Amino acid sequence: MKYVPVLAKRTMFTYFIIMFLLYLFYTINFCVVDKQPTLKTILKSHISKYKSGAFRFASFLGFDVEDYKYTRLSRNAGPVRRLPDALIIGVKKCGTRALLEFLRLHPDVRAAVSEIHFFDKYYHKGFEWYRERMPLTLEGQITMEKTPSYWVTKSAPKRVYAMNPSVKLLAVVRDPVTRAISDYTQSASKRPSLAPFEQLALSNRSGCSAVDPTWAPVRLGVYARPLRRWLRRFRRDRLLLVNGERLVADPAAEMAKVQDFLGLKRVITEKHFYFNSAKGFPCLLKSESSSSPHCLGKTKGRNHPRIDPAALKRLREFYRPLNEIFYRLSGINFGWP
Ligand SMILES: Nc1ncnc2c1ncn2[C@@H]1O[C@H](COP(=O)(O)OS(=O)(=O)O)[C@@H](OP(=O)(O)O)[C@H]1O
Repeated sequence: MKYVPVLAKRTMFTYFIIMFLLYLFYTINFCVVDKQPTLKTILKSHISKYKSGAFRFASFLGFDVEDYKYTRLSRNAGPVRRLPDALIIGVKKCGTRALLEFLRLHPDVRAAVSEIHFFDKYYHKGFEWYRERMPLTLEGQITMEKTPSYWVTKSAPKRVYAMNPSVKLLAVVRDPVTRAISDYTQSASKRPSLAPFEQLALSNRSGCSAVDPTWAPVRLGVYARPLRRWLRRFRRDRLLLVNGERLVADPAAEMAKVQDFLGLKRVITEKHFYFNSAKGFPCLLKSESSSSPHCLGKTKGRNHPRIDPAALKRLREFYRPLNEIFYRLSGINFGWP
């Protein structure tokens, strides 16, 4: 409406504002006189109805209202705490911390710093308790949390589903033999008197040593069982299985898959990583909190003890058929030896 003279535009807009104020006065009067208990609600709905009308009318007269609307919007949409949109549910010692730290580089991802353990330990505290532990996010940002024990918590799939049936799930998996050694190394670092790995992983039954499937570090590597449980609740396309070996060998490529899965723009690329030969792992050129190169802490990427090759062979034989079941169920051949 560029042909409406500026003066006429102003007058018409002023009339409109006066009429709007009269209407507002009438509404307040009506509510107060009739002692309506819903004064706030009525006002709110009327104001928002006429606010959008006012915007349309002002732009019809040629006023540029978009800037004003945007400023109002960004001022209104302050950061809030939300329940997670995506969860890293496991698997313990497969690279879950690395995945979360890498994801933190993305401007559209905000994640809880520590493991919350809501769906395994603190479910009785309720969703409000959980929400309060989440980081502040802006509209459009993804809220995330990682607790690897969710993977093996029997009640977790049902509970997560109750929170949000369309939540996105991520699970990092790696060769179960390396995973077991990593798990053992962590326990041994806390208890130096712990028996050797071979002794704990293999039990001597009727004179010959066999893998002890009940020992937690061995049991946790049987991935098919928990996967079946999660797939009973969630569609396969709701769960991304991140390749733990690829996350070390080619973090950028693995992170591209993760970003696609989460519906994020591919912001995290090879430019973010460098290989730290002293640590033997990829590190970040800058992290969310610092602009200098940064590796994961000392508890990630520990030196593993040397394991007797005969014990390794037994473990590989033990896992081979179980891995096949996992490959079939997941639809991915991870090619573990
Ligand atoms: N970039 C990078 N830096 C360091 N470590 C890395 C990295 N990527 C994957 N990993 C592997 O992550 C293993 C630890 O796994 P998690 O983070 O899932 O452990 S935990 O369950 O949270 O305790 C850890 O296991 P260990 O090598 O036994 O320490 C690593 O092998």
